[in-house]
Amino acid sequence: MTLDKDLETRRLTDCLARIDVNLGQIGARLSDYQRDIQAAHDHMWEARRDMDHLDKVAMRQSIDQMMRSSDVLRAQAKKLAKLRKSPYFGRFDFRRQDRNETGSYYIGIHDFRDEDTQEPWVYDWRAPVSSLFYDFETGPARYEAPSGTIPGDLTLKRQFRIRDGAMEFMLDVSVNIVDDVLQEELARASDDGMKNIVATIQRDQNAIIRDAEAHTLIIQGVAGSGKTSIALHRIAFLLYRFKDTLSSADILIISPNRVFADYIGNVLPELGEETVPEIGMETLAAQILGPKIRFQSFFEQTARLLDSDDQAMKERIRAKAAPEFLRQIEAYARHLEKTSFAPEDIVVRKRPLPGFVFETTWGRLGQLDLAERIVAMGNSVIEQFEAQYNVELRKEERAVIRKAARGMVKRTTLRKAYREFFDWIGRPELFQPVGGRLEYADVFPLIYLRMLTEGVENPHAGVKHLLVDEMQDYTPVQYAVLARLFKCRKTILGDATQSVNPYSASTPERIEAVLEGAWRVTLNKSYRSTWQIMQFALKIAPNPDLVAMERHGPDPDLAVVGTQKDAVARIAKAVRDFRASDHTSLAVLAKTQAQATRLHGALTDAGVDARLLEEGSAGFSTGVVVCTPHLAKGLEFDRVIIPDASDAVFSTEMDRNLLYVACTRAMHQLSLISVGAPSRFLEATEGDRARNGTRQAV
Ligand SMILES: Nc1ncnc2c1ncn2[C@@H]1O[C@H](COP(=O)(O)OP(=O)(O)OP(=O)(O)O)[C@@H](O)[C@H]1O
Repeated sequence: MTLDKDLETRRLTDCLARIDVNLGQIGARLSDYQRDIQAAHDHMWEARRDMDHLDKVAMRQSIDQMMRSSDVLRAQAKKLAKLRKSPYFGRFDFRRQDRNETGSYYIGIHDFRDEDTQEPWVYDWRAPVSSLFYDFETGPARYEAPSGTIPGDLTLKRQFRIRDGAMEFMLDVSVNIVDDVLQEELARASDDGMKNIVATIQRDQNAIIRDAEAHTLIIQGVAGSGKTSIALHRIAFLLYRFKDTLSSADILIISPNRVFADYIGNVLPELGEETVPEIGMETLAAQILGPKIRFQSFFEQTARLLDSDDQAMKERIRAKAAPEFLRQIEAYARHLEKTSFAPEDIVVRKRPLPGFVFETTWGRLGQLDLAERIVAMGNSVIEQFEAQYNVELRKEERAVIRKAARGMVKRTTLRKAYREFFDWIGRPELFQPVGGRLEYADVFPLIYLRMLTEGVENPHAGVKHLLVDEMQDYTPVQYAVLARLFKCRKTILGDATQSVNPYSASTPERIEAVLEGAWRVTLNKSYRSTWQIMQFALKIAPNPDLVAMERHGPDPDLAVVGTQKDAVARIAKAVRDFRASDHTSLAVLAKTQAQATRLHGALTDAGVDARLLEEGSAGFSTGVVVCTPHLAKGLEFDRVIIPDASDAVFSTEMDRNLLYVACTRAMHQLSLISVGAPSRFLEATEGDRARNGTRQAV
């Protein structure tokens, strides 16, 4: 091993030297370009009077070309500079069956091929051959190359950590990706955003990342199983694999809020790709409906559910999230289609024009938007009339037909049609706008009805891959809308047990029923939290399929206190402990936004510096934050404190979900405070704590 270490250290030094040489060459070429561009500008300026138009155009084109080439070089230099810090993280030796030689492959975030010798020093982790590193232990192995399957033998697998050009460790691994490295990665304190996992991608995760076959992939994964990480690595993989036809701008992420979007925003740049456009469901709805239709947000809907025990509202939400509701809208659209058209016989130039001509033409044009359809029907009937009677109609006669065509279509406003839909299904009580604003649960049904009856302008027609995170929070109607708007490939991910609104939650099966032909995969291994935190969370929401990572840490602790003031004092102390630790993020997760805001005020009064995250917050940050499980969903923190886990706060099934989401945000440490008797969902955890002595009454 010492010999190997010397060899590897030497190779690293050589690799860095080659990178430096290449960087130097790029620098020199860039200076040449700069000089030439400057010279061309000077020439244009000095000789402008002697140059004709064509000379000037040619000169401009040559300058533009040089500028484009400089940009490419600058991007290359940026990649190399990054690679210089950590050129690779793994190596494997592979002997192809069809060749009698063993090749050593080093893999890193990017390819690095020496400009002069064309020697491949580093292979991109997304290259076909690199999948050997993730998929096989030493022994027989194979990978899929563009030319077909390449079988052979993997004779060595090695893991490195190189930081700032220095090798921190190297480790030979015979079993999959070494557990020690993964353990160490997971034990690290959180970063100021989501991190890339290229060095430790697991085999089942790799299969999802590299899948290029599925048109629509639904990933159901338990809390902390790496769904979001995998989805982003999958995007990076697809951008590499289809680099000639797919660019970052062709991808769209539907994300739950800005904080989450900001949190995941640095993964793709870290992987050397541009960030991908992102949008929330509400923005998408507003783009389609326009400014005149105002509506409540999903966040407001959830807040109302938590603040009041309005059974009628729950029923309205539940009914609109049922798969039958989707069918009912479709049936209603068909009904409108049938009843909204009343054909009539008319006479033009003393000749009969029967209603059935309008009717059959109308039926044939069903794929057009309403307005286009009426115009197209008029035009088509005119053509048919002229052909039938072999005449050419005058302008006024054509106008008569067009007017008649318009009159046959019974128009109604979308809003009125939507309201009448509830009468039609015999449930008028389900439509309850508040103060001129639609309830959130009505927004996508309304859009869907519009799509079916009038058609909508697609604001994202160019998207080639759609990524939907937190899939459980969207209803079948929302998926039906997405399916019509985005005919492109899709990656859809989430966890049915992490819904923040169980009345409108969707299971993967329900989603699959709407997105026909989708492939479904399941991830059951959870990586984020320590074994102790995961076991604790599982007692709140049992899941026999979940496999927790064997990474150990302190038991979660529950302190029962008498008053809110005691709770604030405990949090203040926990914040002090946190600040003295190596950890970088702590979240205090109150159940509702109102509670979070109050608590934030109380903490500020107690001299605790914390940031309050709200619906409109723009970004993620480390340090101490106060927010709700709803906003924290998808995020993670070194430490989590639940400021009031009493039964007075967490008692319904919806609360159970929120408590589970809150606990599973913690990577290393979880503390709960209960003002009064603890939540019924913590009863199952009581026995353990009594045994370990971690429950404290204060
Ligand atoms: N193969 C891996 N190597 C290293 N870290 C990993 C791996 N897989 C997952 N993780 C880590 O596990 C944590 C959870 O990942 P991620 O947030 O992607 O999971 P998730 O399934 O989207 O979680 P949730 O649904 O609970 O929000 C992250 O810190 C991520 O870096």
